[in-house]
Amino acid sequence: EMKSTDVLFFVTHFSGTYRPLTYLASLIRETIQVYTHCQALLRLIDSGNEVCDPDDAPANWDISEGTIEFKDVYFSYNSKHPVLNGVSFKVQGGTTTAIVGKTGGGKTTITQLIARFYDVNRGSVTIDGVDVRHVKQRDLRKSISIVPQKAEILPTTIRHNIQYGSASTGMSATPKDVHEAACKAQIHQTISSLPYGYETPIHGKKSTFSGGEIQRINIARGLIQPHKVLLLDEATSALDMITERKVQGALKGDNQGKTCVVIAHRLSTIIHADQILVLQDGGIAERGTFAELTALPDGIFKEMWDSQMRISEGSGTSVAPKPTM
Ligand SMILES: Nc1ncnc2c1ncn2[C@@H]1O[C@H](COP(=O)(O)OP(=O)(O)OP(=O)(O)O)[C@@H](O)[C@H]1O
Repeated sequence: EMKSTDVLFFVTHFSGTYRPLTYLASLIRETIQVYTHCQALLRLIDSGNEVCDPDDAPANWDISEGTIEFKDVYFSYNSKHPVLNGVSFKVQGGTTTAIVGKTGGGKTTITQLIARFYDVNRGSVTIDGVDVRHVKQRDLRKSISIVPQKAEILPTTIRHNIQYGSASTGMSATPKDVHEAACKAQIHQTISSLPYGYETPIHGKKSTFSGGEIQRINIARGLIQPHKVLLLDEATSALDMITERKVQGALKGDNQGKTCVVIAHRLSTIIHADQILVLQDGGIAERGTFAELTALPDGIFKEMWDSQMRISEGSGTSVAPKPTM
């Protein structure tokens, strides 16, 4: 039987330990964040990246319209294997361009050249008429949001994983920003149903989150700041078709005024793109809208589309919403 003095003793000591314990928890979280940033920094240093800022780069350059242009671009990671052989195209600011083609054809490489993770061997990549080699990498990347094919998950909470997307802008996103981005990425409901909600930790490879959930957290990270240019590299490939359409719808609503470059294998997701580029043998073999490309007899895109339709009919799933063009 407990006496009142025992209760008083318990309450006093419990409140004395509670505060330090919560402090310890936040300290552990911060330490994990520092560790993650250090790992990323070390990876960057190890990569031996030779991309350098020019001495005469303008101060605080910013993307205005977001018009991207590739002019006769040649690129290879090593001299033995050319990836792009004279690629030229223009993405008007505020429009969406989709890039399709065989695996290993150079689609991701194009997005990496836009963000200048590598320099072209010949030709140029410009944004708003300015060569990306002539501006500071920090200025370039603060206006570009990349949602990569392989979702990078940090071993910290869901909130920090989404918030991290604002790091390049130098401004920390608010809880409201995190919430809004998660809603657009169709992951808010799933997060809210978890006992610890946004504070749920994600444990890297041992994560219990599905590939589709991780991908949506990744998309939320990409959407957290109003970047002018959005590069989506197979960003929704692990989602089921219904969720994918919802995410695409939210992206479309969110994309007003943004320049989007979308890489997609599932062609039903790019029906509404302003322009589709078909990459083959290091060059652009076909370009046009979905309607134009599917109207080309013996076209590469038409063949890709027909074969995806056949597979989906065979499996009894509806592959595409009807194009409204
Ligand atoms: N960092 C790298 N170092 C060397 N070669 C690379 C590197 N990244 C990609 N490659 C090679 O460059 C070529 C183009 O790769 P890229 O990832 O751009 O193709 P992709 O069209 O995006 O392919 P997928 O559809 O499979 O993602 C491939 O042959 C690939 O193996």
